[in-house]
Amino acid sequence: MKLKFTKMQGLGNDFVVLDGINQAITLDREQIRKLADRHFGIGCDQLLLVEKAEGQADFRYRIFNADGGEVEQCGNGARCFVRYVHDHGLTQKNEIRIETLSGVISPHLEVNGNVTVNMGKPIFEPEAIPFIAEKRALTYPLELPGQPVTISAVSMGNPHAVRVVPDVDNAPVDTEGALIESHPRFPKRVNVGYLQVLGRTHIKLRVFERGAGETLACGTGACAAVVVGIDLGLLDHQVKVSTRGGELTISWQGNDEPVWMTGPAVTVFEGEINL
Ligand SMILES: N[C@@H](CCC[C@H](N)C(=O)O)C(=O)O
Repeated sequence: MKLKFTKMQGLGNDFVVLDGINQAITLDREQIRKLADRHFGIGCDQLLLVEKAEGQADFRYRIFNADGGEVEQCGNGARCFVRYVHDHGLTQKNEIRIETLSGVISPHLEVNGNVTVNMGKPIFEPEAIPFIAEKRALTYPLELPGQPVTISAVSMGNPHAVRVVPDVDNAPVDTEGALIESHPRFPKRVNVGYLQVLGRTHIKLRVFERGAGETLACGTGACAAVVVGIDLGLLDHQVKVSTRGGELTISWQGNDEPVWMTGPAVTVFEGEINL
């Protein structure tokens, strides 16, 4: 099978984007892993599939982690998605509605090339983060080999555990992040964010992503971290998030309001690959 693809990135969180409207695509887990492999494939953190919507939305957006698992949401990918469908002539609209496994989100392409996305409201319900019975992102203990840690949990459609740390550059993102990602209390596994508060409107963030390991940035991770920071009374309603790959702006007015994310989306190259 020959596949046309586009390599994109949002703050260094990188994607292989495939047009599933103009080419027939059926990929199994192994094929996705191969495409995502940085040595034997194209290389990416996530593979994004553009499809026709089944409902009223403009498109359907499917997301696969580098390990081949399909997931509910991807924030940096949502910005790349709108850039992709626009640049490839699949729509003329600057604002589109896209179906994801966790509902409809609406990205908006700005005149300066940045993209703003209404990411929907954060979810604190126990169904989203199964072991948490309360509706707030308060702090919970989690048993890990060696020592318990405290986490706050929130879903942005996909599950996130957030740790507030004093020095994110020296946080054990790879080691502890991997243990929390596959902790038995998260049966669907979890993305793990390490948040350092630099001020009421500025945080530094690193994320160990479920199914991909540490990435240079995670859009839903940034939303989750800011929601947790606001909920814990540490942050104002609009926050600059510095990641290893660059900066995002996240805002949330609280309660049932949606979370807004603004940041860049960039095409790196296009190509064709034999699978
Ligand atoms: N990089 C993404 C999140 C991708 C999915 C995540 N790894 C998961 O498993 O939920 C983002 O920018 O949000």
